[in-house]
Amino acid sequence: MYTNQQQQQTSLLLEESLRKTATTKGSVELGEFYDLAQIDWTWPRQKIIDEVFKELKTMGFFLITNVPGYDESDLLHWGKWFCSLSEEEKKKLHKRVWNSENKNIYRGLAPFIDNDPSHVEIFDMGLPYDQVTEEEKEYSLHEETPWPVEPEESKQFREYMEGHYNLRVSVASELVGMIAEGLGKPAGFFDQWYSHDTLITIAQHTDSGFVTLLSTLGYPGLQVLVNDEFRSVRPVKHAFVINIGDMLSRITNYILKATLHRVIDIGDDRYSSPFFFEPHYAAKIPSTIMDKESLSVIENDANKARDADEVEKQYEEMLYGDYLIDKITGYCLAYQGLWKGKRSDMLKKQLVEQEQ
Ligand SMILES: O=C(O)CCC(=O)C(=O)O
Ligand SMILES: [Fe+2]
Repeated sequence: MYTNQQQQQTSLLLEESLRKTATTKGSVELGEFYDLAQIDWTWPRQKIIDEVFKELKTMGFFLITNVPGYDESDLLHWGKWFCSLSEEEKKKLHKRVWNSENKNIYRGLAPFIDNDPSHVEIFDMGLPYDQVTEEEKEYSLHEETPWPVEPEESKQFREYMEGHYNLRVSVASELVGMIAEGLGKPAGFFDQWYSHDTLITIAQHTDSGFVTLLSTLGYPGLQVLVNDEFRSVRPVKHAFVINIGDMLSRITNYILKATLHRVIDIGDDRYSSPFFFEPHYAAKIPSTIMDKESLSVIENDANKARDADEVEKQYEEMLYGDYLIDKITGYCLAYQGLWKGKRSDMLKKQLVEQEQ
């Protein structure tokens, strides 16, 4: 029995900038305006997808209009507020390359630089730091955004920027889902690369062995891969959830499926109890058990099966325990020292028995 409490979250490498490009030599001729296509965010989803694809295949730029909660004038207000901070305040926010007293390398303020080809002042903020996992705090691309503290309104500035950042995250996530769908993939196709609301408590895997009998004790959270998409399994009380492991799949030439699954954080402690029905250590498992007879019994699927010869070449006969240890070792290299001796003992014993 175990309970999943730990959270394995990957933190997004997002960035939002506030920029001010200062004028240098006065006005230039803008020429005739080009009108980008406008896609209204309140349109029906399918219409948005169709229009997004039309534009992405031709122009490659388009506008999204009517995003609920987006008011440009607030962003401009806070942009101007920020850029008019005193030089003294700004220096506290400079990236380290501009102010050696500061720790921040990647987030914070890049000031105007004389004679630089770009004439721009940039304030970069990252994912609010409390959303970055402890593990990922080690990565150099994650660091705390330095925020102004002194002047009045600093707190509101930060609140506004963090709220606005979340708005952009939600629009961008929705858009990426639509792009996936338009490409004929499930809407959640990119979720694993982006999503920070799906917290994984047991990472995706196939089970190792033969047959698993799982009790989910009425809790949701188990997700299985259906058509490239992880789908939540409806919990059914007093039922065992059954799936098979890699080994049974392999010796049936993959006609029987060992399906990827995972457990997501349900926002509360979760109890479950898997039971792995494994053969004994010294069971000799052949590369395949699919002879002509077995194939003909399930012949509807036989043509989908991998060629038995190929499987024969790929895998050797194995002791079940050795196989399992190999698989566990893949998860946890620390086991290596522990099993080497045992494994060769078992093999030796088997060989001696065979020769007798
Ligand atoms: O806790 C669950 O519902 C599933 C656990 C699982 O997949 C496993 O331990 O192999
Ligand atoms: Fe599992």
